[in-house]
Amino acid sequence: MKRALVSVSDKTGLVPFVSGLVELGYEIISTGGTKKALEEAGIKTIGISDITGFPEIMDGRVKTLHPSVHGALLCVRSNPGHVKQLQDLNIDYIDLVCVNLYPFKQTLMKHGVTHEEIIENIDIGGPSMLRSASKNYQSIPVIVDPKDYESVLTELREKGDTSLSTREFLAAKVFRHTAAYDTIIAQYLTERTGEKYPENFTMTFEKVQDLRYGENPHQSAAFYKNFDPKYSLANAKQLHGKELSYNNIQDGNAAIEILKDFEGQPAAVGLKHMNPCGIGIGKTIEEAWNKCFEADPVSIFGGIVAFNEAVTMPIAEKLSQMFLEIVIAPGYEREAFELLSKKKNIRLLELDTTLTVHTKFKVTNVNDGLLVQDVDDKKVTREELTCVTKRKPTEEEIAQLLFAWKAVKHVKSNAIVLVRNDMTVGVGAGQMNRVGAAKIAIEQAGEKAKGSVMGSDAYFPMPDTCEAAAAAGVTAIIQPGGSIHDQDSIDVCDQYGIAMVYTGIRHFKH
Ligand SMILES: NC(=O)c1ncn([C@@H]2O[C@H](COP(=O)(O)O)[C@@H](O)[C@H]2O)c1NC=O
Repeated sequence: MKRALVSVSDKTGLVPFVSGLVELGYEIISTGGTKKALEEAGIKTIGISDITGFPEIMDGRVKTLHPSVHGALLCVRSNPGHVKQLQDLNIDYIDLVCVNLYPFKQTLMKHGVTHEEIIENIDIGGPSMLRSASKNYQSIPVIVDPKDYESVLTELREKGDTSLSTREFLAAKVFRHTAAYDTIIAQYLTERTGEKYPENFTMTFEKVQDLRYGENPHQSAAFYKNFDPKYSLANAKQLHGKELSYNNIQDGNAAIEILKDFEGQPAAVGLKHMNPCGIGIGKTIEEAWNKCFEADPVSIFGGIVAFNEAVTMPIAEKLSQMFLEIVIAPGYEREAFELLSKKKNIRLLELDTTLTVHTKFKVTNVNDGLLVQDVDDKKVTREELTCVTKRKPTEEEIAQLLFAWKAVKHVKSNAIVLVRNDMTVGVGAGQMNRVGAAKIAIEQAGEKAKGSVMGSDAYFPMPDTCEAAAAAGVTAIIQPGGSIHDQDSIDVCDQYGIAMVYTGIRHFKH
């Protein structure tokens, strides 16, 4: 008679699955809680203690950790020596394993959970059984995911056994599962010990969806998320529209990262190809949107718009007349949603902007490697600004300079932004020289460059950017400072009455 070992914390689908096994003639071995659940459903099982000859001890810390279990799971059935040892020790084969683990991740996410409770939810016996049986996948099917119950049962019913390829598929899934499980435990403990860049950098992500394609149609792609995403695209709820694409996700993420820096006031962000094409703030979200749109009414076509307040009807009326890929907001007024959702091609996302931001690392891959750094969340206050020119900025200029500083952080380097009246009026992104970025920003701003302020993500190596700014009518500049040629730029500013402040930090974004 074949024997199945069943020990599960998540009892979803357990009874129908095990009933199916019983119908197929399996004898069921199970641990305490699993046994109870099965017996309540009228399924008779053999208790694990009858196999091990030991009681479950230490509140379940030790129940299946026994050679009678692991010998049965690890025995290579084509190895006469293994088989003889098993026979000599009176151990019978176990032919199928169904195990899922203590809910470590769910426990970690529980509000007010204690360290002791978290530790108690580290499963030891479960992963051991999963690993032993999966190592022996030549002989044993191992089911860790209740989603696989149905297909395994079907295969057993139709073919009398699982195929080697099914068992290999299941074993691979087990090792991914236990690796992810251990990664979360390791992350939790590593965080407690405060080690920032340990000798191994392990992360785990869960699949959200396969994507139709990657950055280009000939690239395949999928989207994965952190197990507990917060204020992030990975946590956004899609309320309407077709599936997000790879580029949508990248751009949506970039838009949300900008919003985070404009917390505390109504803000709207327009974004194209990872760079903001417009950022606006206002007393109301409508005012913020009007500024965001006015910032660059051309580039927003086919772009993404993100708001930090609910989309209202006046905004929806304007959005509905445009071609946009995505709208992201913490909510939508009912009629606004009704109007926008009439558009088949627009994607409407709802984002919880109240959840604590917990992202600590910024990870970028290079070929065969990974770069890990702190998230660039350094804020600069007006008190930290150093004025280096004869003319000091006015109060209004300081407000606009701080806006420009927040905005330029999110523009690809070399980056220059021009800001006037609480909105970006010119964005020069991703240029190989700084004055090139300035020229683009100035040209885009046109007449609006007059009376604007300029933000630069890094220092001016030469005075040419200040000269361009002066010619365009820029009145004040914010930049990190620190070039050996700083004085040349200061001289140009003094010559034209421009006020220039240093932040002392830079915001490269490559
Ligand atoms: N300690 C052990 O020997 C052990 N063996 C199995 N478990 C786990 O116990 C859980 C099932 O327990 P129960 O059947 O009592 O509800 C499963 O998640 C299984 O992975 C164990 N628990 C933790 O390590």
